[in-house]
Amino acid sequence: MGFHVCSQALSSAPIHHQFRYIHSISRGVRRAGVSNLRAMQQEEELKPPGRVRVPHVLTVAGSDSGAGAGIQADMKACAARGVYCSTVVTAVTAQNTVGVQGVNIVTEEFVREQLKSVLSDMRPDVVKTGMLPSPGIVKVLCQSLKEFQVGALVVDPVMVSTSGDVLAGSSVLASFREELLPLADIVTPNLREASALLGGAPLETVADMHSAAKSIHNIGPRNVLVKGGDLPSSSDAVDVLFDGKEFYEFRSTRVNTSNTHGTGCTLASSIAAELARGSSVLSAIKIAKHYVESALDYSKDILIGGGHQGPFDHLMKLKNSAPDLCARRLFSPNDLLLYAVTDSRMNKKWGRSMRDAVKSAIEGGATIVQLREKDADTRDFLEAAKTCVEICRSHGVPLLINDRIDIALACDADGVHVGQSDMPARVARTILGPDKIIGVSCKTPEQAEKAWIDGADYIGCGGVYPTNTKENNLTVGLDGLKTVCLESKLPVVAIGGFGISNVRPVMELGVPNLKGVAVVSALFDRESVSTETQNLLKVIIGST
Ligand SMILES: Nc1ncnc2c1ncn2[C@@H]1O[C@H](COP(=O)(O)OP(=O)(O)O)[C@@H](O)[C@H]1O
Ligand SMILES: Cc1ncc(COP(=O)(O)O)c(N)n1
Ligand SMILES: [Mg+2]
Repeated sequence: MGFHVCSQALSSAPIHHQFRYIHSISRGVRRAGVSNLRAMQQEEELKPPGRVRVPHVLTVAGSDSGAGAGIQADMKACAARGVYCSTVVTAVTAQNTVGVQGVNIVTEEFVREQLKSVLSDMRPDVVKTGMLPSPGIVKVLCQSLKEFQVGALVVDPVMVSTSGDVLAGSSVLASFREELLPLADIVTPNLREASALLGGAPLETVADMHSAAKSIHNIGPRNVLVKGGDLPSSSDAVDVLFDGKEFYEFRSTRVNTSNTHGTGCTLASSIAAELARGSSVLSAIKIAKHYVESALDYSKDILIGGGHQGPFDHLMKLKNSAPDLCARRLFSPNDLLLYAVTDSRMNKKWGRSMRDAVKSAIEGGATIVQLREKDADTRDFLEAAKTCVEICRSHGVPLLINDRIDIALACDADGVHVGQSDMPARVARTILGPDKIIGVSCKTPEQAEKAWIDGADYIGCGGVYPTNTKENNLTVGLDGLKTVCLESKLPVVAIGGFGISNVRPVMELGVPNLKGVAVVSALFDRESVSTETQNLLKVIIGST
């Protein structure tokens, strides 16, 4: 995103200004700023030891049943930015991707009650406003803001939805101009709202946005950001800020998508969230705009609803679980049946790449693959792992990475396998989230119990037979394997020294938890990986 300052270079804000923005913008709502500061200091002193205060935005806005805009967008935007968001609902709308089908305005008395509940107890750092459907509600809000001082006020003067439906009629215009805007630290009108605030002249160019920002500034807000998402002639998405002295243009690439429902609400809440975290106004806008651009870009091809204006994904996660986009499926213990573990030294010995090794194992029928690379450079490993993920995914075979959580995340592997001295499974689970597969090497029932408690999906038990792929590795034997399997709450894959000649007794142990065997040398220290895999699979299936 380009961020350029029109007239003069930005001098960096003083440290105290950046540190706690809300203490230094004492105007409007915070006219009585000194007592506000004292109250905050007192509050800080009263804070119980060991507890931390978290940044907090209160949004005063309307509910959107489609959850793309309004209160729902505000909460998601704040959550995505790591800021707590409380809510005062001013109206409930029946709304979807086609338009607004109905509006039910909350009574002034009940808006007042909600404001009192939140402001008197929870002390938000910043208040952000969205849909304020009646002059009476604007009045109640302004009274509450004067009664309970807050650090900053962000006003998104919502009037018309992107679909063209009226959310606040012209009757609120006078209240905006006379009561609310003079209290605002920043107001964020879109083109139509800027035009309405100024009596109706259309805005068609960036130059028009500059003069509109200046005129709206005369109404009283400290900063005016005129948003150009709907500027017809512009290939960039340009927003213009006027702070009373300078103009600033914030530009980002215009994302080619119809999923733009709620961009305005999201931008304003993200600005509020950054202010609550202590940013200056300029940094807050820059971060918020970059965030909106990223979320739009991530969501450009998602499909929710049949109308013209779809919502976007504030948390940038929805595609993880979209079956159309990835062939990844939930882990099943049956995946462990023939578990191929690659070995860099063997690949080198036989002159094959990791990719070719994995491809052949899958062709031979391997049901899950683990990349175990102890020597490769991180960069080479990552590149090879990405290719292997593609191959595995196209065959519906899960791919795990041994030990390297960073590589697993970077190549979007299906999970990791960790040993007893690697990253603890509990930490791996926190880092990787609930959807990735985690396996843990265990030799004892105690270790198996710990793996279960830590949130692993399966355990690998071994070495069952002696092997030359691991030095000084204690073998547990068939008895040790059986003991662990009987105690384990997780499915078990046996590992260590398996080949065609000795796999049958393992499969015939007859313990339900034992779901398969993991093999290294018997597949990869051979001339033809696919043939060996095929032959081994026949024996395994024959004995189950
Ligand atoms: N297609 C797009 N690509 C990138 N940014 C966009 C796009 N549409 C809107 N924006 C940005 O989203 C924010 C909200 O702008 P806008 O859509 O004009 O407001 P509103 O939703 O209130 O009508 C602005 O920062 C704008 O530049
Ligand atoms: C309840 C509510 N509040 C605000 C908007 C503005 O949405 P947009 O950002 O798409 O203009 C909306 N459509 N609904
Ligand atoms: Mg919009």
